[in-house]
Amino acid sequence: MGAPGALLLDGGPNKPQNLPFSCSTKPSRSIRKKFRLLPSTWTVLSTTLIFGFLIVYAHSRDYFALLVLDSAIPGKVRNPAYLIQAHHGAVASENKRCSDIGVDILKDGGNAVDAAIAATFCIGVVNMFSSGIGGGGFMTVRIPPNNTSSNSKVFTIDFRETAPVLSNSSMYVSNPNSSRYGGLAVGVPGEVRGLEEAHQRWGTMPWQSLIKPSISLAEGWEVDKELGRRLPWFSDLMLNNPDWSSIFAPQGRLLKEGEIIRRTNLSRTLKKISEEGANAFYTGSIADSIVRKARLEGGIISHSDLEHYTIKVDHALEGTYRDKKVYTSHAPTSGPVLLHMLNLIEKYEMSDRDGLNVHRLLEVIKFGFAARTKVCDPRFINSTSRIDEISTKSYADTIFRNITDDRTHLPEYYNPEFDIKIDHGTSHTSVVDKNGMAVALTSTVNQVFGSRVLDPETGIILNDEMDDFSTPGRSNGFGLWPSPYNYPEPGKRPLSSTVPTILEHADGSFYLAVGGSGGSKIFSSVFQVILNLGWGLDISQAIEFGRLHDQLYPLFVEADDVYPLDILRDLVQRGHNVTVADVNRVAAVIQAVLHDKNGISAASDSRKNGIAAGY
Ligand SMILES: N[C@@H](CCC(=O)N[C@@H](CS)C(=O)NCC(=O)O)C(=O)O
Repeated sequence: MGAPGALLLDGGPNKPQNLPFSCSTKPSRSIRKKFRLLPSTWTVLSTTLIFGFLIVYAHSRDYFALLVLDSAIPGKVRNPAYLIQAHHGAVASENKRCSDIGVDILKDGGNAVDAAIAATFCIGVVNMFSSGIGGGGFMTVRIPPNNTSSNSKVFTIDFRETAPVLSNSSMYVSNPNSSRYGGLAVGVPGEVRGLEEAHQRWGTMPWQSLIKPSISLAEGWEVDKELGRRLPWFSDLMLNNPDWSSIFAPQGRLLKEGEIIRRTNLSRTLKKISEEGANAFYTGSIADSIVRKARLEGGIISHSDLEHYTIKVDHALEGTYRDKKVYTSHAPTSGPVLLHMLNLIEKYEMSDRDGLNVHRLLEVIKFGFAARTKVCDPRFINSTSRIDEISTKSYADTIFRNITDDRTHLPEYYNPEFDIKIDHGTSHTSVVDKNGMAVALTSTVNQVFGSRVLDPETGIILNDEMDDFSTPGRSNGFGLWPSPYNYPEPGKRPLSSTVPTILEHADGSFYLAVGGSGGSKIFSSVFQVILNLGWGLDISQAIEFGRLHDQLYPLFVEADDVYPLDILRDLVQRGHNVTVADVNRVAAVIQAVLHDKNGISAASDSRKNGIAAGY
């Protein structure tokens, strides 16, 4: 084995730096508390640290310390997780109300696309910190075969926000925060056009009926657990900015779980969109209001940007993983990277979750992050061959030779193309209907509560997707280092970590629709959920299991504090610096529906208090 790394249970010096408040990984309070109660453990630790450091330093210049920790991670109180089993169809969204709305649509005779659209509008109302009509996203849609002798067809819709025409590559250099907060952070929203396109192509229920439940909800509903948990994190914004306080603190204090919240202006906006279609968003009074507000807050978005916004429909990016067919989203998402990681990991048998196999999993994730630095909006490069090769088996063959079983390496080893950058409010919904039509749909306003600009007239929260572009010389809100291919240009779409993905069984029948939120942790988490299924977990267990993440920079593996400690120790022996963090911090959140010999099952991640639904 190589030189050992470090295992830190409270974040310590490896604690994630430079990540935004909204998505930073905070050490678990319960773990720190335990340390305070155990001074003798500290003494042992510090002695071990000092001796370990001296011994290890003598043997290696790559890594700093071996910190062996023999105390067990304290028992963790988790949010309840639910495995939903269904006969006909299921919807896994990050809020029970929206999963239920989706299932009601299925019961009323709507298909998976109808249900996904209705659930997505709903998420935009109740989980407005994650996504909404002021943002954008990507979806993957499986159209089942008409008969047993034909194959399914799987499509993607790219409704990602685009850079306004007045954008340029150095627009954030002098004021880096302006890519995250305020009007300049706002990309041209794509959600309404994307949902309308999906509806026009494949929907069966009237457009109005899909939005109606959200119109009513926006008139007043009870604050859910997750919104109640998050509001205090933004108390400054919610209490001191009238655009926000009128909704979230109408009596001069923050609303609490169970209290009634109203978004009456948004309800009116949704009603107009339901009556007039997407054009009502991109032209006319709603567009006027968006442009006015974004500009008032320092933005550059114009009427013409909104009017000329277009979505992109394509056949899904295809691959295979063991005996499964995989369909995922194209660049600028991280779909090609997910396929690359699956191509690499299938080269190992991976029969058990042991130290060696989990080390391999992490090495594959690190090569995945290196590949991600090569991805950008393909329409803005002369040749797409650099991106096209990432998802191929032959590219995996080349990279595979470099994976070492005895140790991990420093970032340069993985050959990333950083200029120097690294990459959070997103929501994912997965749906399957009685015919095997399936949708994986990830929509986002980027950081939690987007750009923190709320247009009071329309009730729309505007995204800060422009922060998914790179800015020369600095990392982004997710700590992702800059890629030279990902600078803003007029009409360009920023690189995304989202991977709305559908898998089929070897016989071509539907197996899994999966995706998630969590910035740079999205594709590494979807990857681990797929592997967990291979390790025999059901879909809820596969989502709930602790996760690992290593994005090359910062230099450590971030592990959920429920991850088996013996495996973390083994990783340390292979040179990984492991930092353990609260499983319920704002990180990746996965939603999935699955069909196997036991029928349909669905699960929403307990990390965001989600609950799926089925019938
Ligand atoms: N815009 C990003 C994704 C943004 C994202 O995932 N945001 C985080 C906000 S920090 C998120 O939703 N995290 C999970 C959560 O809020 O629960 C992308 O396209 O890659």
